[in-house]
Amino acid sequence: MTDYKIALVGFGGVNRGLAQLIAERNAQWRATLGFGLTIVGVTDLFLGSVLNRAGLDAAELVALPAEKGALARIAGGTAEAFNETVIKQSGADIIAEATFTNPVDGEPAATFCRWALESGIHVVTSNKGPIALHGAELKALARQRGVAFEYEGAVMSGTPVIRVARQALAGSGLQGFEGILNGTSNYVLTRMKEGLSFAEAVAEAQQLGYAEADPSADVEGYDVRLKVVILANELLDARLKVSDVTCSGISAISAADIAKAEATGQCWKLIGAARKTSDGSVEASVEARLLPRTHPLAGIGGAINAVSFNTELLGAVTVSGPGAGRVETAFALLSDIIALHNAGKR
Ligand SMILES: NC(=O)c1ccc[n+]([C@@H]2O[C@H](COP(=O)([O-])OP(=O)(O)OC[C@H]3O[C@@H](n4cnc5c(N)ncnc54)[C@H](O)[C@@H]3O)[C@@H](O)[C@H]2O)c1
Ligand SMILES: N[C@@H](CCO)C(=O)O
Repeated sequence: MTDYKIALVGFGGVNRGLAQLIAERNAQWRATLGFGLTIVGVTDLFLGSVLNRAGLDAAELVALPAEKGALARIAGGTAEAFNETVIKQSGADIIAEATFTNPVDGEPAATFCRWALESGIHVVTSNKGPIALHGAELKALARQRGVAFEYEGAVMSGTPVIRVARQALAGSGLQGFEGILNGTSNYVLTRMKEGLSFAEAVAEAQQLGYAEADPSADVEGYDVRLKVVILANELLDARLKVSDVTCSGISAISAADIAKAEATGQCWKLIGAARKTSDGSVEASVEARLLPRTHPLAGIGGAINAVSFNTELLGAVTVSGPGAGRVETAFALLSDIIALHNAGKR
């Protein structure tokens, strides 16, 4: 039986969700997945940090209030976030990195990933910044150190997309994709159709744990732009930079625009897309599009996401499921750990 020691970097919605799953399901995972998880460190800019190589009580961590310095209440804890110490000295086999996504330079999360990989520690992350902005470097570092760098939750949360497309669609002749890749903006458009104002709908999405720390990343398309870069580079062999993707969001769409679309049998959706062109390059965009109600993506409501892959052998293959959420994204981290565990078995 394998028992992985795991340290949680960032203890907001997603990593708290993972701690909750560990508290509730570790015994079941030991029986069904062949491994268990022991939390040996937690660090968070707001909450502080704690490290215990013998293992921390996951339920006690989950019960902590979201108050400044709260980790000081755990035996051995402190109100300061000793990120580097927790990453390098907790004895962790795996770092679960879930700090905020920085769409400009991916930092400091990219540095957290680098510290772990350089130390021979596996990294699982739901953070889009390090992958979209430093993916090639971090993947090479992981290969060089013989450890895993997994990031399924960076696109469509717990709904499997990256591994499915990379593995199950290999050889299908993938030419491009288009999708609804941001839960918050899709939730906002759905709720505005139901009568809420833009601000009310954004506030609800924040309350439900879907939105980024700065929700303008969701509604202005920046979050989708990172996801388009990740998918295009991963699946279409592109070398896109964030600045290569044209980008606009949904903030200019008014309640009147939504009502007018509705009256004409259409609906607004924020669409991220990329496709191979005839000269072999890849072009990509993020924009609000008016879709006919019969379009396959028109019926995707709330925080659900969907991506339709355009393949030569199968035509369109569409995957849909939760695109945001604390436990949903924590599940993505678990799926990354399952992947690295299974890879180690081969
Ligand atoms: N919530 C979702 O639905 C979802 C889905 C997919 C991906 N993600 C991504 O997962 C990550 C975590 O999301 P979340 O919802 O838990 O966010 P969150 O805002 O709830 O939590 C992030 C935590 O990171 C901490 N933090 C910020 N900077 C830090 C630093 N320098 N050092 C240590 N801690 C730091 C914050 O104090 C906060 O507690 C983000 O990158 C987000 O984009 C979230
Ligand atoms: N804020 C993001 C989280 C998932 O990446 C969304 O709403 O889709």
